[in-house]
Amino acid sequence: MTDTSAINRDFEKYDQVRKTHTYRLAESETDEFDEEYRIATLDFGPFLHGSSEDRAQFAKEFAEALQDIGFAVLTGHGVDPVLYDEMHDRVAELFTATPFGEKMRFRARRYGSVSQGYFPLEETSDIHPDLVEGWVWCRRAFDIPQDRDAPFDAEEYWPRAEQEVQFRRLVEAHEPLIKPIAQAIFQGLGCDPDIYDRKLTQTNFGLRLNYYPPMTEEQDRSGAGRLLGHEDVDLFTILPASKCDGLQVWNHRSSKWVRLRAPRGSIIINTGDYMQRISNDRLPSTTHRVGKPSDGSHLTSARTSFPMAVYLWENEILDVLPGLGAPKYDPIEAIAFHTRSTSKFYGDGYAVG
Ligand SMILES: O=C(O)CCC(=O)C(=O)O
Ligand SMILES: [Fe+2]
Repeated sequence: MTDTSAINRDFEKYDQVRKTHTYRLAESETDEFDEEYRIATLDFGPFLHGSSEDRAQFAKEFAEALQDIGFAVLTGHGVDPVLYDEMHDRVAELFTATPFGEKMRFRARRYGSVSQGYFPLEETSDIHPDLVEGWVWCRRAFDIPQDRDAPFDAEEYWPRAEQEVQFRRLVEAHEPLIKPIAQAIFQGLGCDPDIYDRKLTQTNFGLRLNYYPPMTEEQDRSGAGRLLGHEDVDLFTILPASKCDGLQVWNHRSSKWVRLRAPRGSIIINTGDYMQRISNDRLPSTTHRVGKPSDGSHLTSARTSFPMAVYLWENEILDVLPGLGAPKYDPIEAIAFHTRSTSKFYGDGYAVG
């Protein structure tokens, strides 16, 4: 485990897309904040239900926002905000009511590309001691349509079978948004909107639950952040707005951090490494992290979040999309791309292929 002054450049050999900026993994006194930048908030309704002109207009604005900073906030997506309120409570309950020994029975290990299972406090990655507990499940851990070698058995993945039912609601609410989000991005880039429809049918994903416990005074002084600066490895992430602020996004233009505050019920979309690769660097895989909330509530309150990272199945090929210029990258199998990138967090032995 490295210290709290480590920088991203210490780990650049793992990157499978071009990243040229330098940042400290943890928050630092010397960090600068960009108070002016406003991350776009867009109504997804016109794309989901509107005319072809509405769709084109949304796609243009969405792709512009993502090209600018890699993040956008969506309203009008149709998911009931009450579901998100309930999920905040379910996440807190899962982490606080499950005994530690029971959590450790599900300690994260590689399933295909995804490191799935429980991550104890300070062990989200090998490279930085973050003050978060995490739990990840990929598609295999849910009783939803997919090709399987053996019948579904919830006990393989969950402390209690009813937890699969609870969190499946979130996955089922988000799955219908995956193709429209991808279609809007591709249309906005001037590509065939449906180019990934087959690959995204019953695609793999990682639902990650984050539980950031209240910090002790000592943790507060230690310099450790809630979640280190990182880029998501995926195509894009669907992140429902958290009840507690703290999410910070790197602005490549100003080399400053932007505090992202999204309204209740909205979802934050950010592009990841897979998308930067296939878009030939048109869309950035943007650095983000979770720091202390501005109201100081980290000393008394927990924070929860539940991002869903959209992946491709292991054997799909990531290839630069046609029409986006001379490819800067060779085609690569998703599992090699994914595990080489994330061996930054899980150790060199994680990489496959
Ligand atoms: O907790 C958050 O708001 C963001 C979490 C995140 O970036 C992640 O889990 O990859
Ligand atoms: Fe992330």
